[in-house]
Amino acid sequence: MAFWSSTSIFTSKVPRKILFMFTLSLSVTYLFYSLMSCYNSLQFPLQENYAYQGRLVTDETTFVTLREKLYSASQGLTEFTETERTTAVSTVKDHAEAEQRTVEWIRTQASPTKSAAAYHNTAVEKEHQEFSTTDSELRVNCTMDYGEKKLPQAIIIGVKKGGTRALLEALRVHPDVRAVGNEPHFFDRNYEKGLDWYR
Ligand SMILES: Nc1ncnc2c1ncn2[C@@H]1O[C@H](COP(=O)(O)OS(=O)(=O)O)[C@@H](OP(=O)(O)O)[C@H]1O
Repeated sequence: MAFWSSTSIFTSKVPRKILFMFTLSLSVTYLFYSLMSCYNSLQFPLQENYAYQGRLVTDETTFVTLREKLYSASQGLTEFTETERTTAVSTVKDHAEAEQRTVEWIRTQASPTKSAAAYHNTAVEKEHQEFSTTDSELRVNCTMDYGEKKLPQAIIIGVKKGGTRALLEALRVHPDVRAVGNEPHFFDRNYEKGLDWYR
């Protein structure tokens, strides 16, 4: 009875040992998790930013980060070994060749005869000349702060809920693509505002 009394519980030898072991195991566990979190933050500093700095993770920032990552990955080819570089370069070449073959195949499917293809190309070129922005027009629309304001080189057209947003975001990932933040809805909602607004 006396063994479990409030005074003797801290003085008797057995509970003191148990208390010591308990405190020690708690300290060791705490130390272990502290070291683990330190290791993780060193290994994944980017995720750390998002998780702990309260940074607003919007679609925009996510895709911009992804794009930067992809871009730096392609820039970082120089840091690879010779074999890795050769493999990477040949993969890029393979992709380019496959893309070229696909484009040619689509062209031949779309215009089966050579004359039709030539006619198609001439028509496209003419259309391009008519609708593309000239250098003088561009100079008028240049500002020091925002760079050149150009008409788009590609437009995504789609019905509502047709997945246009997904396509836009997927294209935005490419380092050479500069896409608008939100869908501008020029042709269906803002047409009367004119091309100056659209640029
Ligand atoms: N690949 C693929 N497959 C199936 N569904 C897809 C795909 N990409 C986008 N989506 C769905 O398309 C919906 C958004 O389309 P939009 O971006 O055109 O929407 S909007 O009209 O511009 O608001 C949206 O559907 P809801 O979630 O029902 O709104 C997306 O989930």
